[in-house]
Amino acid sequence: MTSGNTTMSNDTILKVEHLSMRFGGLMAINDFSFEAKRGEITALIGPNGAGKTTVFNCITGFYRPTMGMITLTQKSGEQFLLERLPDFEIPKKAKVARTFQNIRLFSGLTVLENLLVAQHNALMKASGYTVLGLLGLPAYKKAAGEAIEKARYWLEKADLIDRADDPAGDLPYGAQRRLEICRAMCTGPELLCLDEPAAGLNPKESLALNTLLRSIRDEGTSLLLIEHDMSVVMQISDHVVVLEYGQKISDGTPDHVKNDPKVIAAYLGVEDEELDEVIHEVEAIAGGEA
Ligand SMILES: Nc1ncnc2c1ncn2[C@@H]1O[C@H](COP(=O)(O)OP(=O)(O)OP(=O)(O)O)[C@@H](O)[C@H]1O
Repeated sequence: MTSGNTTMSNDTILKVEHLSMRFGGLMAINDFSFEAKRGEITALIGPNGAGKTTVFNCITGFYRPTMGMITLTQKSGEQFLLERLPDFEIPKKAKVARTFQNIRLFSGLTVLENLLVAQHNALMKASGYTVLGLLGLPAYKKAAGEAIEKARYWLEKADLIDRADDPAGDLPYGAQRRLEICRAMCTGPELLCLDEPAAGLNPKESLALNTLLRSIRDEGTSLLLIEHDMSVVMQISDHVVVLEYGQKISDGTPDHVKNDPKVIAAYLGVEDEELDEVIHEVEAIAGGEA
């Protein structure tokens, strides 16, 4: 299989096999494998320094893995080996979009302009890459109309439509996070990778984020997220994969993972003899949220 091959479609959108990443003497990721299913929210969790961001950076082309294979299968069945694609082709060809831990909006541009900039490539293609095309081609006018429609659609979904003409930098923090997600959605991804989307959000903003992420999933885009906020992970994920010291220690439903003693020990950093007590606490919290 090579990048761009067409094969039968299946329900696995992302398959990571035997991924390893070495930084000098440090093996940050060591023989890590997992799958993300199409139409699901998959969360990658683990203690600080476990290797989550490194895995994300390998998937999204920021790092070239030391070893391993990362296969993205689109709805059409077309497959891409992400570790072989140049980073700029991962969003364009493989249709994998991402957001970062720190917000990267154009704060001086309006909310709407941020979403139009995200669609710049499609607009330039429609212009035929000429000034005349920009000024007069019907294809460009049509594409420009569609870009505005797409932006409006995602602003409605994210409850940001009333702020469309305000500078992005004026939005509250939680709204900026949702705008970043809208911007990624405007590129038409099949897989959306989110790096700690709930970091720094208050409970109300967290709820709005959950609603947006669920609606993205329900419309057919698969999500992969790194998240430290366990209430977000447990409420919205269909599937959770847990890393510790660059290796997978658990993989399953949120219920399976939250009751897995290895996860509790690793994630909360408790000693073996304290495990029973912690399991009861976790169950009590989960019961309270239900
Ligand atoms: N570019 C790099 N060069 C050297 N070491 C790195 C680099 N990137 C990550 N590491 C190391 O790899 C390990 C995994 O880091 P990574 O950032 O992937 O963990 P993480 O699970 O995302 O952590 P956190 O939850 O704190 O963001 C850490 O020991 C980190 O110091």
